[in-house]
Amino acid sequence: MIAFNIERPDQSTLDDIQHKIDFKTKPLGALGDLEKLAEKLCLIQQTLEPALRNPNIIVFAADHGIAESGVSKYPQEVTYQMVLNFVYGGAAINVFSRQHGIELNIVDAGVKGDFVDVPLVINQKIAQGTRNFAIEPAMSIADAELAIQKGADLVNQIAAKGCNVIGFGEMGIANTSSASVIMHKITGLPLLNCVGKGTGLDDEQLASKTQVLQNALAKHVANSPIEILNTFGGFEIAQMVGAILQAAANKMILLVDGFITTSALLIAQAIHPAVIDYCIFCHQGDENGHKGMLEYLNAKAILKLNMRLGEGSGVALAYPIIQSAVNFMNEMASFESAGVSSH
Ligand SMILES: Cc1cc2ncn([C@H]3O[C@H](COP(=O)(O)O)[C@@H](O)[C@H]3O)c2cc1C
Ligand SMILES: O=C(O)c1cccnc1
Repeated sequence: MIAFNIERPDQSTLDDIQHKIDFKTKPLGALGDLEKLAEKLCLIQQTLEPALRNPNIIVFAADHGIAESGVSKYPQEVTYQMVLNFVYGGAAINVFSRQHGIELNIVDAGVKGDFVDVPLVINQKIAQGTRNFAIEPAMSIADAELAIQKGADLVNQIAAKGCNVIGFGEMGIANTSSASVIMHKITGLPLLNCVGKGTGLDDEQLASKTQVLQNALAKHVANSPIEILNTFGGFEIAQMVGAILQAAANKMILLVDGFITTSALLIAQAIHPAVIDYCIFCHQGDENGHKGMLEYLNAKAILKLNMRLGEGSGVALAYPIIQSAVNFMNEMASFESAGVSSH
């Protein structure tokens, strides 16, 4: 397993940050959660003048053997088709990232089928989808570690181009099943609190999905974060774990999306708890379980739009609000410089 050197941001600048926020020309605390956000951005960057440079989103895509067990409303081929949609610019995440000037990177982390002559797909394929974890571990530990390495390497390549704020999203039919089991294993919450309708199962299908996952859990012994990942994870989730760890090691601002991305973060923080100090939680989604994940992490999301999409959509939509937190820190007048008396 590659080693990541992740340090908690130095907290000694907190008083200066708070002072700058409090002396802005507004009633004390009047910018509410935006003030908390600005404080976190300043701590991550160890500055009173934060800046967002070359924002990027990586969408990691992969297929899942557990799809054979009928846990998704949609067929597995949709993963491949959606990757083509991403590179041709037609998906929801394309629309929202274009709107906010965010660069998109589409990664084949383990999609079933090859992208021949589609140069915009970044080829980081580990295998043609995972194995069905209802029967056997989804991947080997070696493949989980390789995936972590590939996710981390890509973040370093993007950082080398001047990016200091990076978000993660995913595409992979049946991946809410992996995310649910990961959540159950890491948080210890009952499986029923962790399983949801994903792309839109009805109640009967949800009961069947829950049974499949219950049986799969009974089949495997997996306790450490890496064992939970290799037994129940997906290649996109494993690459996100590496990407998250590397982004935190690089002291980048890390933008967290929905239920599946947060499951990767659950693994990453179980390995290195300090990653949380670099995370901005962008959206609380509608998938049963996401709220519980955020509560477990003591996190409050910027937006709650009842979406259940993934792809990094919550990241792209929250981005302008994060930019506003940066801009008020840098551009708003202060009582000190304006010569106006304060509170
Ligand atoms: C057309 C389409 C586009 C999507 N974009 C994201 N997802 C989302 O739905 C999938 C997870 O739900 P489940 O576990 O129920 O399969 C993932 O691919 C996720 O990114 C999509 C799903 C579909 C069908
Ligand atoms: O929150 C998510 O990421 C999500 C929820 C349902 C389906 N796909 C993704």
